[in-house]
Amino acid sequence: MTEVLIQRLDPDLPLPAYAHPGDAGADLVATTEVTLKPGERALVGTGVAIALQDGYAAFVHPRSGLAAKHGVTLVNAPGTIDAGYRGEIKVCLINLDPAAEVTLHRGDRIAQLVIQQVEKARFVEVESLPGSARGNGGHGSTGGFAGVTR
Ligand SMILES: O=c1ccn([C@H]2C[C@H](O)[C@@H](COP(=O)(O)OP(=O)(O)OP(=O)(O)O)O2)c(=O)[nH]1
Ligand SMILES: [Mg+2]
Repeated sequence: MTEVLIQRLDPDLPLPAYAHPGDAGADLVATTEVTLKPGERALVGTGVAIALQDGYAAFVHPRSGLAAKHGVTLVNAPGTIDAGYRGEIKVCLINLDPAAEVTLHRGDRIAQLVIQQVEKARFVEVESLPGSARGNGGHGSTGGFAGVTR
């Protein structure tokens, strides 16, 4: 377990919390009420700012319950919180439901924060890359999409 310095920007709202001991994501709450029409998006505050150690990043992930029940997800999933970022963590919500608008209230859990160690790369330019079993195959090269027959 790593310690993360956190600043509460909205004293009446809870800090991010893990719902269960084994959870990867700590739930983030909304600072404001927001109503999203179908297809609409909004940037919503969470009332917290963090300072991660170098070598770490935090990722803002959608909540599967909001996605499955209401079609609400994140435009930029997962959002990347850089170790050097000291501003409020914000969540770019979008309503992908084709028909129903949705209202999220202040204090509702709208996303979850996953803290991870990350590698920095030193990019080494080469004329050609070493071979591999996959080679250039991608974007469905292995076939077999469920329900699709051609
Ligand atoms: O879901 C997100 C994604 C990002 N951020 C904050 C933290 C992050 O460190 C900063 C920049 O994010 P990113 O690099 O993804 O955005 P950008 O469009 O490249 O902006 P910038 O030019 O500021 O890097 O914005 C959030 O609060 N929520
Ligand atoms: Mg950036």
